[in-house]
Amino acid sequence: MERATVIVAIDGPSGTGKSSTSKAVAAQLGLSYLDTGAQYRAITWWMVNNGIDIEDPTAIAAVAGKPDIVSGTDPSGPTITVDGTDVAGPIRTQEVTSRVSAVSAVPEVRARITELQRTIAADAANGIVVEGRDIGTTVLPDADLKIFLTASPEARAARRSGELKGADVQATREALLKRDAADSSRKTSPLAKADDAVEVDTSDLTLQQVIECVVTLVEDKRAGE
Ligand SMILES: Nc1ncnc2c1ncn2[C@@H]1O[C@H](COP(=O)(O)OP(=O)(O)O)[C@@H](O)[C@H]1O
Ligand SMILES: Nc1ccn([C@@H]2O[C@H](COP(=O)(O)OP(=O)(O)O)[C@@H](O)[C@H]2O)c(=O)n1
Repeated sequence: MERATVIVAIDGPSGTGKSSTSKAVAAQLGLSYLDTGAQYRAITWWMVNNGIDIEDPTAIAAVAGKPDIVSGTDPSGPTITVDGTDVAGPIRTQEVTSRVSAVSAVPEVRARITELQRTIAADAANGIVVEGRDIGTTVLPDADLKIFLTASPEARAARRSGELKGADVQATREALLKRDAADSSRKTSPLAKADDAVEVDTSDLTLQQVIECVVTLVEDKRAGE
């Protein structure tokens, strides 16, 4: 039987499991996958690379339309390029991570990236899992299913410092909380749970349990519950 497309929005702070969960759910259900954080990281990478003053929102706004950002949405091998250059590695550096909140707070940047995200979601033939900070509230308010992932700062810091090969857990925790505060307090589409999102606290769940929980929620939706 032909299945209708399904749009899933997964939001939450850093280290709650958005990327790993979204990728696995999309792969399991045959959906596309979009990492919107990678897009904000990519535009930040371009700003840094082009010597734009990150402290100057007017300077950022003036060039927000310049970089050509392309996302590959296959969950088994997502890609991200800027003006044809593969930036999957460079967008994860500390330099970009520490600047991304400032760049993504600029309204012109958000307008540009939001438009890209809506086009990608509309073009996904089987549906898509889109993960970020403002997907359920702003980018795709009509998503079929909205999930808001949370976890304790301790769990998130332990996960992230594990990834960064033994980085100091305390310093990682401070950096995460600082970025959460910036992302939650900005004026334009801050990090927030949509009123109709299902909140899942992943602190004491394994990744596999979170994936199963979200897959079940999608299947219930598809079954018309
Ligand atoms: N429920 C979980 N339990 C333990 N580790 C997890 C869990 N979910 C994700 N992780 C791990 O935590 C790290 C951050 O996950 P990620 O999916 O990148 O989070 P986010 O996209 O929200 O920043 C990854 O190394 C991932 O494997
Ligand atoms: N929808 C989104 C996604 C990310 N972002 C910004 O991009 C940054 C990086 O997002 P990310 O998802 O890659 O962050 P991590 O979970 O990898 O730490 C966030 O801290 C936000 O500043 C945003 O503003 N809106």
